[in-house]
Amino acid sequence: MVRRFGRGGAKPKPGSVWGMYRMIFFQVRSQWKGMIVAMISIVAVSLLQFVVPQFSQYTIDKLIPAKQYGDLAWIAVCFALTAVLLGIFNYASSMALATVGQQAVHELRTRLYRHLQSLDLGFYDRSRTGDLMSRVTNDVGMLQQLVSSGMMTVVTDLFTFVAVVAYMMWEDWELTLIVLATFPLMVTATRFFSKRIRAAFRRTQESVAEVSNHLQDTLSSIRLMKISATEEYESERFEQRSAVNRDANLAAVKLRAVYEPTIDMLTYAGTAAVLIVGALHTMDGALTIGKIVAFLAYLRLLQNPIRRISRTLNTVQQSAAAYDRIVEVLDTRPQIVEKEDAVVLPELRGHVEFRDVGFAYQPNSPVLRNFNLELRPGTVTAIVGSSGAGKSTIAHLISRFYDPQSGTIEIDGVPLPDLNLKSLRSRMGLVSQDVVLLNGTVRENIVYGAPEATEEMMIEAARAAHAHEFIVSLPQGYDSQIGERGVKLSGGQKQRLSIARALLRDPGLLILDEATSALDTESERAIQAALEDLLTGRTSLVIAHRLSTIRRADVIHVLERGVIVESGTHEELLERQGKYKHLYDLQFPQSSKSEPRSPRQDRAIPVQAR
Ligand SMILES: Nc1ncnc2c1ncn2[C@@H]1O[C@H](COP(=O)(O)OP(=O)(O)OP(=O)(O)O)[C@@H](O)[C@H]1O
Repeated sequence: MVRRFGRGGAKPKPGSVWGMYRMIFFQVRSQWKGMIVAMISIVAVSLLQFVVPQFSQYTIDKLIPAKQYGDLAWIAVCFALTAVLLGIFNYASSMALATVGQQAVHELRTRLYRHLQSLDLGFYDRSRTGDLMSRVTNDVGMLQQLVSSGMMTVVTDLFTFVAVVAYMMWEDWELTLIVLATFPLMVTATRFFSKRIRAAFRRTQESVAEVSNHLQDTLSSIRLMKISATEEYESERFEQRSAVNRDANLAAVKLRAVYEPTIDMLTYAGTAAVLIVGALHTMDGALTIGKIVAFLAYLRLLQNPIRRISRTLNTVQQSAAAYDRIVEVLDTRPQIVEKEDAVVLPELRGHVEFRDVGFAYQPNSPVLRNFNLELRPGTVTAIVGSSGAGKSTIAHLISRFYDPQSGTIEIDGVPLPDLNLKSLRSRMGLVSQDVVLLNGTVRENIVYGAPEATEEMMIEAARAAHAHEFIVSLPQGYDSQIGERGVKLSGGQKQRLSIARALLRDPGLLILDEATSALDTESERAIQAALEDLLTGRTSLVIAHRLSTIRRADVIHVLERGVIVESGTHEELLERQGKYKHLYDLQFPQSSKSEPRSPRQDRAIPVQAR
């Protein structure tokens, strides 16, 4: 079973900062050359930083007492050389780490998107689009910020820290131990705060997702907001979500504001200890003045990483929270999985059989029970029934958007779970009432999913869908932009584009799901004619379609609460005086004695009981 995801789901397994680093570096193991450059540069930077206090020590202890004026010029040259080398190696390590890190983020984002594409509709039913978008954009962006700043400093600082401690131990282990005594306190404070800071940042990221969910829901249905006069209500709801985000951020900042001064206090305590104990050792003659000056410089080298780590810690913690949310998606396994040896259909005849199928979206709310249905190749099967009877569910199951809990569904004699999904879906056509057009040109929309189609094939499909005429009258013809930023098409025009898209794929099995309800008069005839072309000689399932198409269906099934209660041709069902006749009389009271004739009548009242 797939783990529950999103709000109300199981708590995510806590990730870790190391887990995050591991994932980033695992992601970039192929870029080992860049990693080697980065490592060499980091080692070089640390060694050079070492050398600088040695110059001070040498000058104070050797040159000043001996008054060696001439050697001061050499010290200046050494300083300048060290500064230039430091610049070069710092540049090399920054660039190498950033390149490797950015590549890791790029690969992670792509992997996340690919994974999202592989997840089934059940997952999307449980998730919110805004939340998923925020994971792919904000959370991945957070990791990007880490690799472009924090990650580099943390790696360099850790290395410097280890190297400096080793040197100081060698020089004066007693003094070093005093300095190190403050570090367990720093580590304890860091551990104490980091857990809380991370939880706080997770809350801020969740609240960002809530804000983006709200934006997505409301901006994409702005017409509904306006017609319902709920602008003020929605603005208030937005304000509440934004306030939750503000408070979550403030809580995180408050923790950080306590943490940073705590670390500062501990570093001052370390400096004071070195100064006092160092002064005592110098007064006793155990240390030279030059050494104590060098020691204080090394201490700064030691404390700087600790302070910087504490500062970058918030980026690290924020990224770790983002990493948790990313891992949560990556750990979700798709329910609809393809077998290794799945059968690839050379072509689809479209023989569909449901045998004793039981299906529920939610436990204990069955939609289909012991459901049996056969679609014979080359025939048109219609399904009518009241709203919520389960008609669209049948289409979902044939497309294997969901798997039934019991019974089997076979296509051309092969059980659905044994079929290669791509070979099934690429040979199926689905035209539904909610036409989905993508941002792009008319051409791109028609050939979507059939990239090998030629220009001639595309125009032929558009002609057959009775769409060619209106397309060529658009400002840029087939190159006109449609979608959010393009020309606005009428409902009927969109419908004909989707029929052209289906025709171009020449599907072996076609599902029309309420494909022509609610159309404008102008497109009525064109659509009807296009559909007839589409249905001819093809295995088709027509759901709650308008009467004229239904009348020609080879068999009509009446579905009631997931069970077929009547089957037959239009005439047979009318004669039977049963449920179909009842629906028919309800919707065509004026035609109860005679058949409807005019297309206008057909258009005005669809067969489906609303
Ligand atoms: N993704 C889903 N998650 C949970 N329940 C669902 C989902 N989709 C549909 N249902 C429920 O399953 C039942 C059947 O829905 P279905 O969409 O198949 O009905 P329908 O006959 O096509 O209805 P309509 O004609 O109104 O589209 C309904 O009770 C509906 O609430």
